[in-house]
Amino acid sequence: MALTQMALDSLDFDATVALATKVAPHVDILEIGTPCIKHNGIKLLETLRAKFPNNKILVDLKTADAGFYEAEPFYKAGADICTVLGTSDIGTVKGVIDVANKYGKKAQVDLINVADKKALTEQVAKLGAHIIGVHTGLDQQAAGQTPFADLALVAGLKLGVEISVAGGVKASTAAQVRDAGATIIVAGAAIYGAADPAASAAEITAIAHGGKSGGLFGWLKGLFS
Ligand SMILES: O=C(CO)[C@H](O)[C@H](O)COP(=O)(O)O
Repeated sequence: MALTQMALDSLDFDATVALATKVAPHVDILEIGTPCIKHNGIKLLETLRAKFPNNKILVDLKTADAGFYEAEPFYKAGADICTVLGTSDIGTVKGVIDVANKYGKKAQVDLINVADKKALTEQVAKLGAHIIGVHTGLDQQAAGQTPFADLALVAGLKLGVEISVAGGVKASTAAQVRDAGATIIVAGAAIYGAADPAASAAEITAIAHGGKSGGLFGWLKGLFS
């Protein structure tokens, strides 16, 4: 069993709210993606928080410095999870963990571009990170990379922290990600690029919550996607 997270990666405020409205009933967590939060700011978080009280909200700040100071307004405005780059100074990571704890929320450490993922994961888990983000970014996906090997490495450490996985996950790979130890399955393009985003979100959530990989139809679709 894993939770699902839909990454809202548009720059357009109204289009983001409209897509969230379609998808929110079918996912556990709404993610305001990094370009989206940079472009639209905290007002978008406030809008989504008010409209979707039943979803958790992750703000993908990818904080690189001033962890406590940068993340605090977002927790105050209703974020449940904020992200901090694992490549940043350990004091920055600690700042986001500390402010998450202050508000009873969670901090996620993003492993994107971290060279020694094992060492960093062990270090930040000890520091109290709530979620480890195994993440193959959009530019890395364009170069053909996937998150599966990193997921196996992090899950194999058995540190008892939540593990989020992002990087081109779709219905045909969601069961693999779930069974490899992810507790949060992130999907962006697979949902917003689908002809029917709500149906795509529902399909991925059914798999994340323990269903089979979409049955024969899902398997056939996976072959051609
Ligand atoms: O954080 C991100 C990019 O940095 C994306 O939101 C994340 O990778 C999920 O999107 P997709 O499923 O399209 O890879």
